Amino acid sequence: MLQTKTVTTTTKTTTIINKAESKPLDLSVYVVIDVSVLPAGRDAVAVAEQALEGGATVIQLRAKHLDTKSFIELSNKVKAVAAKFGALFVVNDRVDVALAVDADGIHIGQDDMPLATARRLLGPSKVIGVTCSNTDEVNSAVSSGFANYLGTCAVFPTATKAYAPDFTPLGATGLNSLLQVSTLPIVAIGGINVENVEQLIIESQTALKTVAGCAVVSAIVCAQNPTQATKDLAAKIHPLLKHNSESSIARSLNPRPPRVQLLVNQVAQALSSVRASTPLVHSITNYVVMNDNANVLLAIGASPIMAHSTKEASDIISFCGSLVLNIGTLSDPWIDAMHIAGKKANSLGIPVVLDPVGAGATPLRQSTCVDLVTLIHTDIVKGNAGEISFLAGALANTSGGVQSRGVDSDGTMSEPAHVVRSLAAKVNSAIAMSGPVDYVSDRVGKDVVAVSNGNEWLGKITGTGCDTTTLVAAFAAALNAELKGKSLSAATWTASDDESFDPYLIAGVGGILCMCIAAEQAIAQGGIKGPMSFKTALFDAIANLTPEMIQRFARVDFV
Ligand SMILES: Cc1ncc(COP(=O)(O)OP(=O)(O)O)c(N)n1
Ligand SMILES: Cc1ncsc1CCOP(=O)(O)O
Repeated sequence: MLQTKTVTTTTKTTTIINKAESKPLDLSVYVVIDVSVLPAGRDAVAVAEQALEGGATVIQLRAKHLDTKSFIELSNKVKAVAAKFGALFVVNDRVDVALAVDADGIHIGQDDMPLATARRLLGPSKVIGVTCSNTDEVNSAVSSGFANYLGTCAVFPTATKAYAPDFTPLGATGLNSLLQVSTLPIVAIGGINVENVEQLIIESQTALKTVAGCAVVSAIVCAQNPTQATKDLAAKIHPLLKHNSESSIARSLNPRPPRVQLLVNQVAQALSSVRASTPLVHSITNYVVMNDNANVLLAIGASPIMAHSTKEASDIISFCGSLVLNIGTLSDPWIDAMHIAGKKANSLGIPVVLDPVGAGATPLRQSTCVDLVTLIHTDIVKGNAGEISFLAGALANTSGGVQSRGVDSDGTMSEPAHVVRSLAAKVNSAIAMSGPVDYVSDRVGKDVVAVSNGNEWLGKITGTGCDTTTLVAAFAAALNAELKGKSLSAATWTASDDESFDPYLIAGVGGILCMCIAAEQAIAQGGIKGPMSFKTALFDAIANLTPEMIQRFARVDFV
């Protein structure tokens, strides 16, 4: 019997709203009312209102030289008109003023109040924008988890903000570099007007991302007719903001909690390690998926080797980075080879990843996977809910056994986190369980991560579950090698440190995220006519995955 596996996942839609304020975060037409730029006789509140009538989605009040009392008074008035139009009201620089008037948010620069302090003072529901002029500043703002969006230094020459004489505006190319690395929305600013805005948006966009909006001061504040000027600008901006995915905007509204962000950072870093180290993965796997597994390993940046003979299983694993044991198409000699390679891997500290394909289906599969987890040490077990449930149940009779909760007809189980956590502790292996949501436990059952990326198309072609297992093994090999390079070992990880995740938890989450995000990308690129065009697009998407895409698209949570 040929057994193949699928990862069943669902696409989820997210409503893009700022939950605390029930207000959409639309940064597209961002008007900065700078009181020092206002032409004589013009009133800041009136200009704000005119810009809002023209379609401004955000009003920022910038008043560098206003005393605190006047700034607060003016802010209260501008906030009231912005509220009338359902627009966001943001204060420039002054967290005290934002707090005093209960503004929707704040925009700060690198020399203003530190981002972490601003977030602590403003709380989780306020919008925080931070100016970033280079990719280091972008990475720092993104990884802090405290910012909702990013502003830029001037993209074009401007007289509105003073810069040092040697300052060079970012231009579309510089903006593109920021967009490449940012997982947060970016608003461009500086010298933007109705003449140059389209070219800026088009020339700066990446394959995946466009600016979230354009911010202007003089082009609106000094315009003869601010309402018409805003309308004209909005008409140019809106049709071009097509690449901004829902997930990135939703993420910006809901920055990841710091520990989740830390995990995502480490997974993204681990993908870089896979690419840099090209780990060799030895797979004793099933006939159905051999070729695909090998190609998936190449696509992620690893190298495949497949050897089933008992006569070479031990020699081969000796120079590999990890071992996959996949019981999909068993034969007696293959089982022997699995034990030989597994024992040798254990003796050399090489991670072993078990895929108990169809675990409970026949007595042969039942005894094989139970023997494998008991007679050799597996570092990671990756299976679907039925397989993990079988293993948990089979081991329930042994001391400290796990009560399996059973699998529902839709392939889910009622207490997935409990099952992976307890099985992990029982067999001292990380457990990665695929399903509508994937669950991954570390080896002691302390951290359990739910991954909700993916697409139902993964279930429409054969072998994506086994492919995911090989990706997990590539991550395990790269992480283990990296630790060995530091005279450490994945095997000796302890759960005592909150900052350090089990490397095999990272491997499990990494492999699953790569497969699931690649599936989302394959679908998002369009042109899928059926299973085979999906498969082609999926393999291409795996090859094109970047650490930044993991940062941007990962939907993970501790449970
Ligand atoms: C949307 C937006 N982007 C960038 C800035 C610039 O902010 P900052 O670097 O703090 O400089 P000042 O505005 O304080 O001179 C901004 N205000 N808005
Ligand atoms: C506040 C700010 N930050 C970078 S450039 C700038 C001023 C933009 O003003 P303008 O739209 O008049 O060029």
